[in-house]
Amino acid sequence: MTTRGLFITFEGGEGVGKSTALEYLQRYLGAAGIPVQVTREPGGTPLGEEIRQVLLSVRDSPVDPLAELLLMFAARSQHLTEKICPSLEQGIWVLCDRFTDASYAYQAGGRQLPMQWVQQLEELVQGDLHPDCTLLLDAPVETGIERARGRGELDRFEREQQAFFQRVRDTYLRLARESSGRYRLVDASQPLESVTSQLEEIGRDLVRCWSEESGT
Ligand SMILES: Nc1ncnc2c1ncn2[C@@H]1O[C@H](COP(=O)(O)OP(=O)(O)O)[C@@H](O)[C@H]1O
Ligand SMILES: Cc1cn([C@H]2C[C@H](O)[C@@H](COP(=O)(O)OP(=O)(O)O)O2)c(=O)[nH]c1=O
Repeated sequence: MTTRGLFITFEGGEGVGKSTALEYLQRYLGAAGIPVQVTREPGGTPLGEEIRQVLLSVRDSPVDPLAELLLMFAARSQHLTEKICPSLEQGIWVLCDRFTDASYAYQAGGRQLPMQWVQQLEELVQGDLHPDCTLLLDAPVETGIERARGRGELDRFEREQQAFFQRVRDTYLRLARESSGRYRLVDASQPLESVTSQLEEIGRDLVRCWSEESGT
C-alpha cells in the first residue's frame, strides 16, 4: 500500500514570502527524493484559475463578501477533487500556496464575516481533510506590502487598507495560537538567509516524521 503524501500549506499576508518559501521547500524535498506537487489557491485547476481571475481582478463595484467566500470554496472544491486528493492518495506531497486558513484570515478576519460561515463551508467541502502542516510566514503588514509593491501592479486584495491587512495578520496569529500543533511559525521579517534556515529545519522535521510513520 502507498503511504499517503503530506499536505503542506503556506499562509501569511500579502508579499511576506510564501512563494519564495514554497519554492525552497520544493527544492529541499526534491533533493530528499520525495515526490512533490506544487499548487496554489485560489486556483490550481483550469476552473480554479478562471475563478482566481474573477476574484483578483480590480472592479468598479464592490464584491459582496459572501460571494467572495463562496467563490473561494467553489475553486477549493474543484481543487480537492481534481488535484489535491488524488495526489495525496498516490503518495505525492502537496505544497499549496494558501488554503482554507486564508478564508478564515481574509473573509472572516479581513472582511469580518462570521467565522462560523467559514467553518460550515470547510466541513461541507473538505470533510475531515485538513493540512498536515501549515507554515505561517509572519511579518509586519508594511513589510509584506512593500515586498508586494516591488512585484508591480496591485490586485483587488492588495489594494485594501492597512486595517484590513492588520485584521488578516491578527487572525492568522490567533489561528496559529489556537491550533493543535499543525502550524509552524516562520519569522518572515528576517533576511532571506534566516528564513531559509528556519525552512530547512522544518523540512528536516517533516521528512523525519514522515519516514518514521511510513517505516522507510
Ligand atoms: N525574507 C525576505 N527578505 C527580503 N525579500 C524577500 C524575502 N522573502 C521574499 N522576498 C521578496 O519579496 C517579494 C515577495 O515574495 P513572494 O515570495 O512572492 O511573496 P508572497 O508569495 O507571500 O506574496 C519577492 O520579490 C521576494 O523575492
Ligand atoms: C485562498 C484564499 C486567498 N485569498 C486572497 C489572498 C490574496 O490576496 C489573494 C491571492 O492570493 P496570492 O496570490 O497567494 O497572494 P499574494 O501572493 O499576493 O500574497 O487571494 C482569500 O481572500 N481567501 C482565500 O481563501
